[in-house]
Formats: sequence, C-alpha cells, structure tokens
Amino acid sequence: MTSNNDDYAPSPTGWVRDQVEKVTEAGTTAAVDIKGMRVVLLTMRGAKSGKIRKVPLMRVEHDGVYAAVASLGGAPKNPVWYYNLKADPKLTLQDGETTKEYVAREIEGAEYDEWWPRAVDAYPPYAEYQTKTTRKIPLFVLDPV
Ligand SMILES: C[C@H](OP(=O)(O)OC[C@@H](O)[C@@H](O)[C@@H](O)Cn1c2nc(=O)[nH]c(=O)c-2cc2ccc(O)cc21)C(=O)N[C@@H](CCC(=O)N[C@@H](CCC(=O)O)C(=O)O)C(=O)O
Repeated sequence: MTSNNDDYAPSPTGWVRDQVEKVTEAGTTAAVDIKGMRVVLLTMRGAKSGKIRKVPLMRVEHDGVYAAVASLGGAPKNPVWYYNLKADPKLTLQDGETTKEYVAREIEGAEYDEWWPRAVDAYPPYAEYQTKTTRKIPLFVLDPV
C-alpha cells in the first residue's frame, strides 16, 4: 500500500487531525496520548475514495500482537474506518517510531472474549463505551504481514 501524501485525506475531526499531525511531525506516537494512555497510528485505504486515511487508536497489544477497537466512544454506529478495513484489511500501524505492515482480521467468539479484557486493560473507558450502546464494539486482531 503506497502512502504518498498526495492522496492522503485528513480526518474531518479537528482534535484527531491535530494528533495525527503531531505524530507525523514528531515521528513518534509518543508525541500524543489520551488521558496519559498510549496511542498507535493506523494508515489504511478509504473503501470508496481510495484515499489514504490515518486513524489514531488506543494502543492495545499483547505478546507483540496488536488489536484495533472500533469503539467510537460507544456511538450507536461503527466508525467509518471499520468499513475500510472490511473492504481492504491491509494497513500499517505505527507504535512509537516503528511502523509495520499488518492485515486486519475481525474476531468473534472465544478470541473476542480473550481480547476484550486486554482492550479494557489498555484503556478502561472501553468498558463504559460498551455499556452505552447495544452495538457490540468490533475488535480486529492485526496479523503481521
Ligand atoms: C469522522 C470519520 O472518522 P471514522 O473513520 O468514523 O473514525 C472515527 C474515529 O474512530 C477516529 O477518528 C479515531 O481516530 C478516533 N480515536 C479512536 N477511535 C476509536 O474508535 N477507538 C479508539 O480506540 C480511538 C482512539 C483514539 C486515540 C487518539 C485519537 O486522536 C483518536 C482516537 C471520518 O474520518 N470520516 C471521513 C471519511 C472517512 C473514510 O474513511 N471514508 C471512506 C469511505 C468509507 C465509507 O463511506 O464506506 C473513504 O475514504 O473511502 C469523512 O467524513 O470525510
């Protein structure tokens, strides 16, 4: 997946766009946090526009494996990036200064039940978000390429 900037489409959400800019300028996701908790930066392809989309998420990692939580603060609908990854699961994830390629795989059942507590451990507000919606917050495991 190329990431030449001419087809990069910044987030329309100001505070998110600012965090992406800070990470890009500093060259590390350590430049930002949410309530002191760590953030990773996903780069993926827009499902319809084909543009490059950069999506910061809370850092959820276990034994070197990352997960992506499509929480959107417990909103009734999935974030749009969920549909990007369903359409094209190839992405890169930047953690600190390191960026690697992954393929996103939505998980369910026992694997979901294994990963949900890890997500809540990494960012406790996820538990509250899940109480705010009947939508089951989707989880992706990111398999290294
Ligand atoms: C606002 C919308 O964003 P979204 O994809 O719904 O994602 C919403 C949020 O999840 C996203 O902003 C996250 O980065 C917010 N966010 C987290 N969001 C989470 O869901 N979970 C997190 O853990 C999380 C942590 C986090 C930490 C720091 C930070 O700065 C932001 C964080 C958006 O960008 N819309 C664009 C379109 C985006 C897009 O991908 N369009 C597709 C079309 C897709 C389609 O229509 O099917 C395309 O380009 O083709 C627009 O309206 O122009």
